[in-house]
Amino acid sequence: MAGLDGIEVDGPLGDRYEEILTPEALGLLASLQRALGARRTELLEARAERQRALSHGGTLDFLPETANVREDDSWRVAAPAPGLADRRVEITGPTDRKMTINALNSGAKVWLADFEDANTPLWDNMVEGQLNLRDALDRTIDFTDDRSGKSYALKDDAELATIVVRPRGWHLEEKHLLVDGEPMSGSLFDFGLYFFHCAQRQLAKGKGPYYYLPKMESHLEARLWNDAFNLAQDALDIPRGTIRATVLIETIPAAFEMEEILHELRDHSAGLNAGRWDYLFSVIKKFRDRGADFVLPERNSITMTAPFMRAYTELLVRTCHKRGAHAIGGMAAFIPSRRDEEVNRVALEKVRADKTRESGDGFDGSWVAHPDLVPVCREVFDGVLGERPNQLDRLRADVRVSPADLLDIKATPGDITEAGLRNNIDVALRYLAAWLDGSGAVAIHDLMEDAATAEIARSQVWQWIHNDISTVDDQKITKDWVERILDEELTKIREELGQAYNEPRYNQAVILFKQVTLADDYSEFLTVPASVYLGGAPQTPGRAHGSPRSTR
Ligand SMILES: CC(=O)SCCNC(=O)CCNC(=O)[C@H](O)C(C)(C)COP(=O)(O)OP(=O)(O)OC[C@H]1O[C@@H](n2cnc3c(N)ncnc32)[C@H](O)[C@@H]1OP(=O)(O)O
Ligand SMILES: O=CC(=O)O
Ligand SMILES: [Mg+2]
Repeated sequence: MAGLDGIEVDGPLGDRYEEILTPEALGLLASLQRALGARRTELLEARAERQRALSHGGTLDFLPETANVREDDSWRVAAPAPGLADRRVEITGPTDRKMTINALNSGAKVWLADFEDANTPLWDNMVEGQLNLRDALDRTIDFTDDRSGKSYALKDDAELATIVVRPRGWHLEEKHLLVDGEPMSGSLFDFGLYFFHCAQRQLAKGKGPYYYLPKMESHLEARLWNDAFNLAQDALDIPRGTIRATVLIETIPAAFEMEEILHELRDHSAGLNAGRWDYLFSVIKKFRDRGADFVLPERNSITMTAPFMRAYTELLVRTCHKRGAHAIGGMAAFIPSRRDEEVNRVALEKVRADKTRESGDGFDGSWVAHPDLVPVCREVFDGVLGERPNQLDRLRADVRVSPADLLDIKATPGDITEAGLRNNIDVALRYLAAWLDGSGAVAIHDLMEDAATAEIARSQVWQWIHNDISTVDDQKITKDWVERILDEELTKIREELGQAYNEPRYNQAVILFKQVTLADDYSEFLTVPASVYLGGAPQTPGRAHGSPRSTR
C-alpha cells in the first residue's frame, strides 16, 4: 500500500477524524485514485461527447458492440449475499447520528446509508458519516437530542437493517483530499473509507461490504467500479466477489445498457434499482435543447404510469430477473406526518398505491423515505411475496421494450402551468438554502426533496426558458418572467419563515438558482457550482463532465 507521500488532507480535523483518516486508510484511497482517477476523467469526457451528439440531433439505442452480452443467455450474477436475499423494504437517508440509529432500528430489511442525493457533501458530513457507520457496527453509537432530551440506542443486531452505502457519483470530487496535488474522486473516497473501516467488521457479523452505485451513464463506468472493487479487495486480502453492489438505473443512457452493467459487475452484482427522480432529471438534461418534442409536463404531474417510465421500469425487472438479479423499486415522494392526520393519510395511500404497482410488476422490494412508511411497504410486498424472500422467479418474459418506447417522452400526459413554474422555482430555492446549510434531504410542502428532485425543478425551468415554451394559457416562459416570479416567491418565503429566514443562505440560493436556470450554458449538475459555497477550493465546473482543467 502506498505511503503518505503525495497525500494531503486539506480540511479541518474535527473530533475523532484521525480514527477515520488513518495513514493506512489514506494509503488505500491514494491507490484507488492513482490507479483509476485518469479513467474516471476519460469516462466523464465520454459523457460530454455523448451529450454533444444528442444536442446535435443524435439518439440513444442498444449498443451494437455489446449485442453478444445481451444475446448470451448463459450468464447470471452472483447469488444474493448474506443480508441481501430479502430486500422487501429498504429505507434511505443521511448518515447523521440520530438518523443512523433510527434507520437501522426502523424494521426495514436494508438501510441505504446515503452520501449522495440525501446528503450535502460538507467535509464534516462525509467524515462524520463514516464514523457513524463504524460506530454503528461496533455498537458504540448513541445519541441524546439536546432539545427533546430523547435518547437513542440500537436494537439487537438481529433486528437491524443491513447497511448498504451509497457513495457520491463519478462527477463529484472530494476537494479536501488531494492526491498528487489533485482533488480525488468523491466516489472513491466514500467507497474506500467505508471499505477500509467496515468490510471486516461486516464480515465478522456474517454480512459484507455492500454498496449502491449512483448516476452511472454507461457499462464502462460500471467496469471502473468493478476494478475499484477488485483493487480494494486485493489490498485488504478480502476475496474478490465479497463486495456486492446494486446499480441505480437513473440516467436514460444507462437504461440502454442495463444488461451490460449487470455483466460488468456480475461477480459483485446485487441487482438494479429504478432511481426514478434522477432518471427524470437525466431525460430532461440529455434532451434539454431538442425543442418541444422533448419537453415533459411540470414535475408534479409526471407519474410512474407515463409510458416512458413504464417502459423503463418494466425493462428493468425483466433484465434483472433474466440474470438472477434483484430488481428494487424507487421512492414515492410523499412524506407522512405525525402532526397532520390528513397529510399522513394521503401519504400512506399514495405510497401504498406506488408499492402495489411495483410489487405487481415483479420488483423484489422497494424504497421508503421515512420510518413510518416501512409498515405499508412491508405489508404490500408481504402480500405478493409471502414467505418467499423475493420474486426472482418472475421472469416477465412478456415484456417487450424498444428504444422508441424508452424515448416516448411526447406521450406523457400533463400540462405546464404557471403554478407548476412557480412550484419549481419555490422548491428549488428552498432546497438550495437547505442544502447550503448542510441538509441534503428536506420535506417541502409535504414532499421529500433531495438533490435529484431539485435537479428536475431547476432543469425544467432552464429547458422551458431555452426552448421558448409557453404555459397552457399561452404565457411564454422567459428569463424576465422567471426573475419576477423568483422575487415574488422569495418574498413569500421570507414572510412565511419570519425569524427562521436564513438571509445569507437564501442570498446564495438566489445566485445559484440564476446560475443554473437563466445562464445559457447549462450546468450539468447543480451540486457542482453549489459546492463553491461549502468551503475549500471550488470544483472546476468543467470537471463534472470531463473537461480538462488547467490548475487546481
Ligand atoms: C431521489 C432519491 O435519491 S431518494 C433517496 C434520498 N432521499 C432520502 O433518503 C430522504 C430520506 N428522508 C428524510 O431525510 C426525511 O424523512 C425527510 C427530510 C424527508 C423528512 O424528515 P423529517 O421532517 O425530520 O420527518 P419527521 O419529523 O416526520 O421525522 C420523524 C422521525 O423519523 C426520523 N426519520 C425520518 N426520516 C428518516 C429516515 N429516512 N431515516 C431515519 N430516520 C428518519 C426523524 O429523524 C424523526 O426521528 P425522531 O422522532 O426520533 O426525532
Ligand atoms: O436515487 C434515486 C433517484 O430516484 O434519483
Ligand atoms: Mg438519484
